[in-house]
Amino acid sequence: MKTELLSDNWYTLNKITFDYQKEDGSWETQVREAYDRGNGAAILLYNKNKGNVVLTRQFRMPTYINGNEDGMMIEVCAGLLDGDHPEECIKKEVEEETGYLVDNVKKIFQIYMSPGSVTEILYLFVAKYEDKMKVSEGGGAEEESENIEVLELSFERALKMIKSGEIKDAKTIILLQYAALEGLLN
Ligand SMILES: Nc1nc2c(ncn2[C@@H]2O[C@H](COP(=O)(O)OP(=O)(O)O[C@H]3O[C@H](CO)[C@@H](O)[C@H](O)[C@@H]3O)[C@@H](O)[C@H]2O)c(=O)[nH]1
Ligand SMILES: [Mg+2]
Repeated sequence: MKTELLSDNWYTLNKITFDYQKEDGSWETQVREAYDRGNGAAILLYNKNKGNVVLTRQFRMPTYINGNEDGMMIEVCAGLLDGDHPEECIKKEVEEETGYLVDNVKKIFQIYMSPGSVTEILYLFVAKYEDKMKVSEGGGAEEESENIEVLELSFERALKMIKSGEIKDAKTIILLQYAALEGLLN
């Protein structure tokens, strides 16, 4: 296996040349590019009594250059691990992006979001939130100019927004559907 670095500007893009053994036992040489931006964590914050969930809204350039008219995406709170343990990372990220200080986060599963091109493992969590856990405005890291808007909306409305296409982010859809399947807000 040979790995060649194609780009390491913000994250890393590698070109990997390797031998792959086919079903019939014969070998062929394949070349694949893999974008490594580290691993990440994402979380659905929900409040059963209020029937609400907390989501975020932010500009995502890669979507803007591929059909998302204003580039805005409604997503669950999420961030890159930057070397942290997934659970530590997501708690920090929740405070930074949404302003809530959550304690008990529950890991539900870990997934590859785009296995043909991106190396990233995404750790998925859910957690209960209450109004009294709100300690700051949120909005994301100032120095990273994240400009994140915090949205608190009904779970019912969020599920409708998947059908209408207003929510089109995979991790967000997976977490909302998980909550529906498990009856987290029932
Ligand atoms: N300057 C610069 N900044 C970048 C670049 N790429 C990303 N950033 C910035 O780096 C910050 C990363 O913020 P996090 O909150 O840690 O990560 P995230 O982008 O929200 O990541 C989450 O969403 C991704 C997309 O769905 C997921 O891939 C990831 O796992 C996580 O869930 C963001 O402010 C983002 O704009 C780049 O090429 N250049
Ligand atoms: Mg983020």
